[in-house]
Amino acid sequence: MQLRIATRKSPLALWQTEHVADRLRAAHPGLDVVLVPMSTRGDEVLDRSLAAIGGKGLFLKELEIAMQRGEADCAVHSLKDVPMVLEPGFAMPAILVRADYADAFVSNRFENIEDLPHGAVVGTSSLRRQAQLRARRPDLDLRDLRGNVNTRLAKLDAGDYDAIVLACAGLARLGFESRIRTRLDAPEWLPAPAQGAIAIECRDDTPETFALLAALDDAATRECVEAERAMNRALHGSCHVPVAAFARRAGATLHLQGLVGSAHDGRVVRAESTGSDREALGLEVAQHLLSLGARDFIDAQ
Ligand SMILES: NCc1[nH]cc(CCC(=O)O)c1CC(=O)O
Repeated sequence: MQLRIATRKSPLALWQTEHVADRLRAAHPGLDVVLVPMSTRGDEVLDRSLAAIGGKGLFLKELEIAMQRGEADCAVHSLKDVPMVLEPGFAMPAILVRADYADAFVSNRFENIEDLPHGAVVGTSSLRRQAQLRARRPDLDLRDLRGNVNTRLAKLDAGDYDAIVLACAGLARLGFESRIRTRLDAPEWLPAPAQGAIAIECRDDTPETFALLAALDDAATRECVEAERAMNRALHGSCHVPVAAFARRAGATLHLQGLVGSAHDGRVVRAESTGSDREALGLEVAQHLLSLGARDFIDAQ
């Protein structure tokens, strides 16, 4: 059997898909795995923030069309870029073991956010990162930064920014771990829901493919990221709204931390709880955030 994996063409997407292909070949000796690279609208429109052009689904649409047309059997995504509800007709048979979930402070001149001079220029297009930066340092000059990881590092090195914020996992996977000056870690700083996790999507009418892919599923990762995604879904979060979440196992239960903020003025509300049911825990933390006024931020975006 041949398994065709649809993938975006960015260096990070190709790394992640080759990683999945290697894991599948190891799990199923003799399986012929090939990549089907393609471009997506999310990769092509770089002059505006994702929020301005319609959100996360822009990184999936073309890959899902290829699966619907029978041109690919599955697709590999960064789970943080996957909408909270999959399109009808699709399933997610595997979420791989999570890599580093944290964000990274990257700079050639400063060690961390606190070291930045007044009014320093910091690059990120993520409203979630902007909200947390503004909450800590309302004086900073926050500017959009689009493009793949390599492009963003090049813009920093060209002197366009004093610092940039991006995901540790993306940097580490591409061999740029040494560029990380400070890990921005929980609880002071929360990542995007499911940041650091790689997901595999396939059609929901291909049980043989589903079973092959499910061999790579990591239950512990799935439990945490599904709590984070359940919270975001309950908030009706989208890339228009700065929502951050992080769940970790605490003994027999899950501990979920959540945040909703405003990229405009840096106001943030936080909530956390523990529980054993990922969906109920996500809903509980979302409802607590809403009771603290998160709806104001969500409607204001
Ligand atoms: N669309 C950006 C994106 N999607 C996933 C990652 C990082 C890798 C991951 O979360 O698994 C990144 C780069 C970044 O946020 O710096």
